[in-house]
Amino acid sequence: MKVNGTPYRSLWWDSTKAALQIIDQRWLPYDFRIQQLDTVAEYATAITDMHVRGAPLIGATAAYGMALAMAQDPSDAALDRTWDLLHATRPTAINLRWALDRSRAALAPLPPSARADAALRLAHEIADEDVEINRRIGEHGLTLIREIAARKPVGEPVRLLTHCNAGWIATVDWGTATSPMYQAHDAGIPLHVWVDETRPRNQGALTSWELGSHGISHSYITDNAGGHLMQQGQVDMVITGTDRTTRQGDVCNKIGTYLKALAARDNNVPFYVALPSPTIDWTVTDGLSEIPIEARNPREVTHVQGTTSSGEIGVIQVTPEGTPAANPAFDVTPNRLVTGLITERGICAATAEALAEMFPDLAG
Ligand SMILES: CSC[C@H]1O[C@H](OP(=O)(O)O)[C@H](O)[C@@H]1O
Repeated sequence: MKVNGTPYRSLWWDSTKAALQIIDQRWLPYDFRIQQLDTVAEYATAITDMHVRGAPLIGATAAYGMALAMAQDPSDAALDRTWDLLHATRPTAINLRWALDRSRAALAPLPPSARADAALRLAHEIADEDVEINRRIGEHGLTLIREIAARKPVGEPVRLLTHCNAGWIATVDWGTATSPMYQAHDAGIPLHVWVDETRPRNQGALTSWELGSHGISHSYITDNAGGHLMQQGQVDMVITGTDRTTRQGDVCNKIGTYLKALAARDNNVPFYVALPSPTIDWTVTDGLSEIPIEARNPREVTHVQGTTSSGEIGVIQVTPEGTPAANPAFDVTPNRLVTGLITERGICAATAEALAEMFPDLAG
C-alpha cells in the first residue's frame, strides 16, 4: 500500500544489493525505517523481535532467509540448519513452518548448485502469491460489507471492529482483515473502523497508521471497549486476522480475540476471520489443545513504547519495579464463535466440512 503517496510492500528483494529490505515495524507508527537483512541470524532476530510480524509476512521473510542461506551454503546440512534456526523464532503462526517446509521440499531434491536460484525464485513466488491471496480476500470480504451497507441509509458508515494488526504490514501487501476495508473504501462505501489498541504491543497503532494513511475513518479504542460498543449497537461486524486456523475452523489469533468473539456472539454481531489458505494448519483439529501459544517477554506488558511530544521514541515502565507479569501472545477462538471464514476462494463456515469443501486439494 502507499506510504505518503509512495507504493510499498512490507518487504522486497533489492537485486542490486542481493539483500532483503524490510519495513522495520519496531519504530512504526512513529518512524518509517527500512532495514536490510544480511545474515540468516539477522532474519531470525527480525522475526523473533518483531521487526517483521504478522503470520504471512513471517512466512515470506523465512523463505527469503532460506534463499540467503542457500546462496551462502547450499548443503543439506545448511538446509536443515536454516530450517531449524528460523522455525525456532516464533511458535504460533503456522505460515513460518509452511514456508520453510515448502522451501525445503522444493530445494532438497535439487543439486546444491541449483538451490540458491531456486530458493530465491520460490521466495518471490511466495511473496507474490500472498499479495494475490490477500487481494482476493478483500474482494470476498467486500461482499459482506456491501450487504451491510445496503441495509443502511445512504452515507451512513458501516462500522467494523478489528483486533491487532492484520494489515498490509502484517503481510506482503493488502493485509488480510484490512483488505476488505481498503477495497470497500476504494469502492466508495463509507466505513468507520473501531481499532483495538491490542495490548501489550499495541499493534492497533499500526492499524491506525495504515487506515489513516488510506483516509479510512477510524477510532483507536482500548481493548476493553469493544464489548460495550457492541452492546450499544455501534458495531456491524468484527473482522480479525489469524495466525493459525485448524482444519475444523478454530482460530488462533492475537491475545484478546477470543474475548471479542464472546462479546460478538452475546450481541449477535457477525464475527468473521480473514483467512489466507497458508494459515490453515491441516495437521491440527482442536486449536485449544494443539496450537502452541507463544509466551513473550513479560517486559512487553510492564513497559510501553511510545513517542514524546518532541518526537523522541521511548519506553516507559507502567508497573512497580519488579512486578511479575505474564504475556501469552495469542488465544484460540473455538469455531462455534466464528460466523465465517473469508478465504481467497470465498467465504465459508468455520467447520471441517466447509473448509474441506473449499480446499479439497489441501485438506488431504
Ligand atoms: C495477517 S496475520 C496478522 C496477525 O499476526 C499478529 O500477530 P503478531 O503481531 O504477534 O505477529 C496478530 O495475531 C494478527 O492478527
